[in-house]
Amino acid sequence: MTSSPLAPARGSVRFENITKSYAAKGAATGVLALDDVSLDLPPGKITGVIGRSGAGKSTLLRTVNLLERPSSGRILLDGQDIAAVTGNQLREVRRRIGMIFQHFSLMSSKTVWENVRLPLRMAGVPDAEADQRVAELLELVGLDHRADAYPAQLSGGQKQRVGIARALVQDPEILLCDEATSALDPETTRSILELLQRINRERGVTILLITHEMGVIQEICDLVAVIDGGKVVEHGPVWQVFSSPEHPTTLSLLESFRRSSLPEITRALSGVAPAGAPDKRETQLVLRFDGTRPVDVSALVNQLQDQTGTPVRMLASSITPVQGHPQGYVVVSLGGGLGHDSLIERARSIASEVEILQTV
Ligand SMILES: Nc1ncnc2c1ncn2[C@@H]1O[C@H](COP(=O)(O)OP(=O)(O)OP(=O)(O)O)[C@@H](O)[C@H]1O
Repeated sequence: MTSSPLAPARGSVRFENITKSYAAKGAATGVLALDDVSLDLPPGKITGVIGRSGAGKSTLLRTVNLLERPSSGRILLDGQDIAAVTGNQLREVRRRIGMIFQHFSLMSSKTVWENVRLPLRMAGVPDAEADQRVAELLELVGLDHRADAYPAQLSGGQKQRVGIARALVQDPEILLCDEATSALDPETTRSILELLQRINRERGVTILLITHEMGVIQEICDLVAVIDGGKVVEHGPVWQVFSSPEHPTTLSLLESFRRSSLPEITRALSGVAPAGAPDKRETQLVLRFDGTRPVDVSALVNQLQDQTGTPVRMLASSITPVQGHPQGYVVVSLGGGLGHDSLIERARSIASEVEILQTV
């Protein structure tokens, strides 16, 4: 994605030992949706939250603007505990936090312009100032030419752009995104993610997003938190968590996304016909890269040839940079008479991990 100038970071959030239980009809005990969650959202960063259905993602997101009140614990917004604020203080907290939704939540009887302007009218912002801000935001989201349209006349992506303009109209420090791209096709998703990333960079807005799409996390998040049964079970920079997931839930959520298990690679290679007659002594090696070292795929074959003294052919590669950390695998075929152990030993200096795929 294109990079834009960085604005000063704004809006830190700290969850401290947050629990949230909902009353359950007819049951003596409630549903424990959040169980002692502690988590930092650093200012100016994009943090994604993933987890299975019912894990507590929405509840966590909605505690930030107090759409859900925590049962216990503290939520610090730039150091100030907001968990119990009410009245004018609550309005001020909500002004500092914008939110966008999966189904856009636009008012169908109002135009694009009126939808975006609504929060300003409710906040009593003078007309001239409000008009200027709405015009500026519609330009930012690329919808200045559709100001008079009604939501029903817009595509899903355009509706989400209106949602984003409305969420930003009070110049929040924090933006909450609740499955903001789940109702959109892949191309539209990409354009919305680009917009969110631009907003993050150009305005320094801290973003917390929940999604079930791992691609969204990989594309724009700096950090990811994995939530399971109301607890944060894993948390860290996206490239680290994605390359070396530790918790079983993370592994399972990433399983189909990473597509780099041995069976997956074997399947991917089944259509690759070896050039010429297969040599009995050929060995296929999977070289894994975990993001901790640079990878020059084009130089790899030569490097391996030098290292092993055998002819090397590249069969497949899935190296993807995640936040600038290249990760994935490269599959190569090596000839020559070296034994497996010796090949693995020599290839180890090049990759993070080496294993034999199969002998042809
Ligand atoms: N208003 C509510 N009243 C009672 N229980 C609730 C309420 N909202 C959520 N829950 C329960 O709290 C738990 C966490 O729900 P939450 O919506 O936060 O999960 P989620 O991870 O966002 O799920 P999904 O991905 O399906 O949206 C679930 O067991 C859910 O049934």
